[in-house]
Amino acid sequence: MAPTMAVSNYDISDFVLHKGHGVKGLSETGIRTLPNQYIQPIEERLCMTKVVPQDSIPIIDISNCMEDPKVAEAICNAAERWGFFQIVNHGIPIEVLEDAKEATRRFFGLPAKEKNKYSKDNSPSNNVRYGTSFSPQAEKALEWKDYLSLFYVSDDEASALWPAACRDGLLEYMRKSEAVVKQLLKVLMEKLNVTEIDKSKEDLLMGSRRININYYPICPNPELTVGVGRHSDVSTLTILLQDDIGGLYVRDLEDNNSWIHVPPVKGSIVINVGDALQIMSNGRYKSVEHRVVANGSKNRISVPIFVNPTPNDIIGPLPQVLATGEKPLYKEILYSDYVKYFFRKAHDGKATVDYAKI
Ligand SMILES: COc1cc(/C=C/C(=O)SCCNC(=O)CCNC(=O)[C@H](O)C(C)(C)COP(=O)(O)OP(=O)(O)OC[C@H]2O[C@@H](n3cnc4c(N)ncnc43)[C@H](O)[C@@H]2OP(=O)(O)O)ccc1O
Ligand SMILES: O=C(O)CCC(=O)C(=O)O
Ligand SMILES: [Fe+2]
Repeated sequence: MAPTMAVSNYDISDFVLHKGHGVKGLSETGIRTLPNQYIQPIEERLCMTKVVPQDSIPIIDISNCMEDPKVAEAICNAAERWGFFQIVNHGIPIEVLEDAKEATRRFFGLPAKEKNKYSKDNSPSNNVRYGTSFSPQAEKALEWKDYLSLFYVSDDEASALWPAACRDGLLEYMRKSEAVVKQLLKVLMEKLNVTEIDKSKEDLLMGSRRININYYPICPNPELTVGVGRHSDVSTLTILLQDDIGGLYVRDLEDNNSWIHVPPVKGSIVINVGDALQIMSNGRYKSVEHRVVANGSKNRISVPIFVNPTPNDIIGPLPQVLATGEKPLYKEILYSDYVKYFFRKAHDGKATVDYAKI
């Protein structure tokens, strides 16, 4: 049954959450009024008077990032000042980016019954999960977003478990982004006096990867809800591909009350520092709050790759950072405990990183 304005809240939850239609299915019924479950408290909606249109996160041409110290400097400065930047001339072919977006549209274009085979209750593996909002059990108000989250273990596991509709395009995007991730981490680590990235350091920085695909359908009352609420990522670095719609906003660290739009730039990739890197750098690189608004006239997709420590790593400020006598700001913590803490609550700004503070 397709929900109408007359159906109860229970029916909407059943349709969206349990039957797997997601907010995409709800949007496609032509629903004209936002259901109550999606109405966010006023303080969680983005008020456009808080957006500074003349400001922008840096756009960095990284074609010479290993040779030109000015490029390395720009990357490190952006990670300290903004926690976010966009990269161009990164070497990932444009067709690979287009194929990843096409793969995303193909998956969300499947019938609800097919997508629901990957829901938390039905998925053959914890590593493959289709869902909606962020953490519906814990949230007072739901978010206007559907997602598929894929934890990468191996190509063989992906072949066996990831949905065929999107698997190949997403795997290729992951493969092609690996060299970029390594370059960025090398540059960021050198500034922290970490000059050698051996196998155990590489695992600590990028030993696990998760690729999410996000779908934000047209929303009947976009000003009353959010696509994604205020949060910082729990990753080391996030590599985000967005389409040409826009809607991602980043908190301005120098004016805590202001938000800055991340405009779509053709062929570019958005990079942001995650909590794990903020903790390892003892607060030098910033994992900055960001959020996505809902859109009243266009569907939007995005494809973040979360580059993480391995779940069984202990993360804490790196010894090279503390060698100068700097006081540690964060305790040592098992990374999977950190991530579980993040997933078990609603989006709540920077509260996850506060959990690791001394
Ligand atoms: C979805 O919308 C989002 C997502 C994000 C994500 C931002 C990131 O930075 S993701 C990068 C996270 N890092 C990793 O995945 C690498 C480390 N991984 C691990 O430590 C583990 O794989 C694990 C994530 C802790 C899961 O371990 P497992 O033993 O399988 O534990 P579970 O009991 O299954 O899960 C624990 C808890 O988390 C919930 N959960 C698990 N996976 C997801 C997921 N992909 N999406 C949402 N929630 C997930 C799970 O339901 C469990 O909670 P319960 O309450 O059900 O017990 C940013 C913004 C977004 O809007
Ligand atoms: O869709 C976007 O632009 C950002 C999504 C996001 O912040 C996330 O998935 O962690
Ligand atoms: Fe995020």
